[in-house]
Amino acid sequence: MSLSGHAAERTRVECVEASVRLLDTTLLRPTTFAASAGEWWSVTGPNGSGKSTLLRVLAGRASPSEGTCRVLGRPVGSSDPSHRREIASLVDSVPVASDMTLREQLGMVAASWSGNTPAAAEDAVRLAGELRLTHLLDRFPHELSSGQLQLFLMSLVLVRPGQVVILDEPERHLDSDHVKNLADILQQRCRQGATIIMASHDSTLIDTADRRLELNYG
Ligand SMILES: Nc1ncnc2c1ncn2[C@@H]1O[C@H](COP(=O)(O)OP(=O)(O)OP(=O)(O)O)[C@@H](O)[C@H]1O
Repeated sequence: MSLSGHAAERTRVECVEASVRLLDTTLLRPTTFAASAGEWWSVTGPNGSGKSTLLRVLAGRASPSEGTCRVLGRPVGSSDPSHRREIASLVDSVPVASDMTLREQLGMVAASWSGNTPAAAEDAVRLAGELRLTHLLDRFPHELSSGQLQLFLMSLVLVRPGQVVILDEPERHLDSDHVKNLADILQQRCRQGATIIMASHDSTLIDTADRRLELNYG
C-alpha cells in the first residue's frame, strides 16, 4: 500500500506495517505512519519499545522483516548519492575526527554536501552559532564536555541540506536550556520544509513536535 497523487508528493517518510525480528526476538512491532514535508514527528515509548530500531530502518541500517518503509518514495539504504544527500541522521554513533578542529570538520561536511563555497562555509558557521558552539570551533573533540560533543554531533547532521532528518534522542547530555534552543532550531528547520523523525524521552522536544508516534509493548 502506498499513498498516491498529491499526498504522495508531500509524503516524505512512509512505513506500512513495518516490523523487525531477529530470530525469535521482536525488535519492532508492526508500525504504520506517514510523515509529510514540514512535519516534525516524535517517536515515543518505553525503553525497548523499538524507537531506535525504527530509526535504524529509516536511516538504512536495518531492514524490515515484514512490511515496508520508504523515504522520499524509495526504499532506504540506497547507494544513490542523490538519495543519501537528502537523508541526514544522528542514529547510533557519528564518526568524528580526533585530529581535526570542530571548524575544520564542520566545514568539510558542509563542503561535501553543499559544495566548497563561501556560502556553504558561512552557513556552517551560522549553524554553529545557533547551537552556541562558536567559542568552541577551534577546539578538538576531546576538549569538549559530553553536552558540547552532542551539540557538535547535531551540527554535523544539521549542516547537511537533507529534506529528511532522523534523530535518535538528540537531548542526550543536554541541559534544559540547550534542549529548548535545539527545539527552536529543529522547529525552524521544519518551517523551511524539512521532515524530522525523532525518538525522544524529553518532554520539551516531544511537546514541540507536531505529531507523535507512540510505540507500545502490548
Ligand atoms: N541486536 C539485538 N538483538 C536482539 N534484540 C535486540 C537487539 N537490538 C535491540 N534489541 C531489542 O529490541 C527491542 C527494541 O530496542 P530499541 O533499541 O529499538 O528500543 P528503544 O525503544 O530505542 O529503547 P530505549 O528507549 O531504551 O533507547 C528491545 O527489546 C531490545 O532489547
